[in-house]
Amino acid sequence: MTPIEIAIQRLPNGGGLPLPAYASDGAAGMDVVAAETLTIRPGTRHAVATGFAIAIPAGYEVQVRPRSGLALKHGITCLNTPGTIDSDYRGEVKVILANLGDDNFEIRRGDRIAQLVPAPVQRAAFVEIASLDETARGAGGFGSTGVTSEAAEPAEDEAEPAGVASLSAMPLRRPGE
Ligand SMILES: O=c1ccn([C@H]2C[C@H](O)[C@@H](COP(=O)(O)OP(=O)(O)OP(=O)(O)O)O2)c(=O)[nH]1
Repeated sequence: MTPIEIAIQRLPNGGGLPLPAYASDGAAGMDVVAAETLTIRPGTRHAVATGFAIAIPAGYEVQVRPRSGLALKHGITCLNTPGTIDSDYRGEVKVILANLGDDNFEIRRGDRIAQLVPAPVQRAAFVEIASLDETARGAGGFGSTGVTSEAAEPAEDEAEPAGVASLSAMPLRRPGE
């Protein structure tokens, strides 16, 4: 697939930093580095400077996504993931990092903090009508199809063989609970 071209302008605070780039031939995201040095305390967030601005072609956006290594090892995520860079935005791209971990997270200028994924944008126009067509789901949502009651237990012949664990029977806990 031919890559789209995105104009990029290095800002004064971005001097000497690498521009966003793919780390491998098959990488979906371009790694982006921090243009500032700071500490994000547990439970806090910061819009981290990147030192560049971009002009995305009309019909596209750029998504700002977290890096899985930072998420898993340190609880660092993009709070608004995926962040949306609009094609008409000309300000500095920022990465809104949140520290969901238990320790201070130190960011040094030049550290890779997130990844950028360009994507086509499908726009829509709402058409207001008095009532919507009916469906089997109707207004059911937010877990309405989950197994929560005895009535939803599988019949005898559908039950798992003895000794085989069922995921629905396992208490799922988050670490620390
Ligand atoms: O992670 C992000 C998200 C957004 N932006 C910039 C680019 C984007 O085009 C602009 C607005 O983002 P968004 O539309 O998500 O924010 P909003 O809260 O709706 O603000 P606005 O009223 O300015 O659109 O902020 C970033 O630099 N990083």
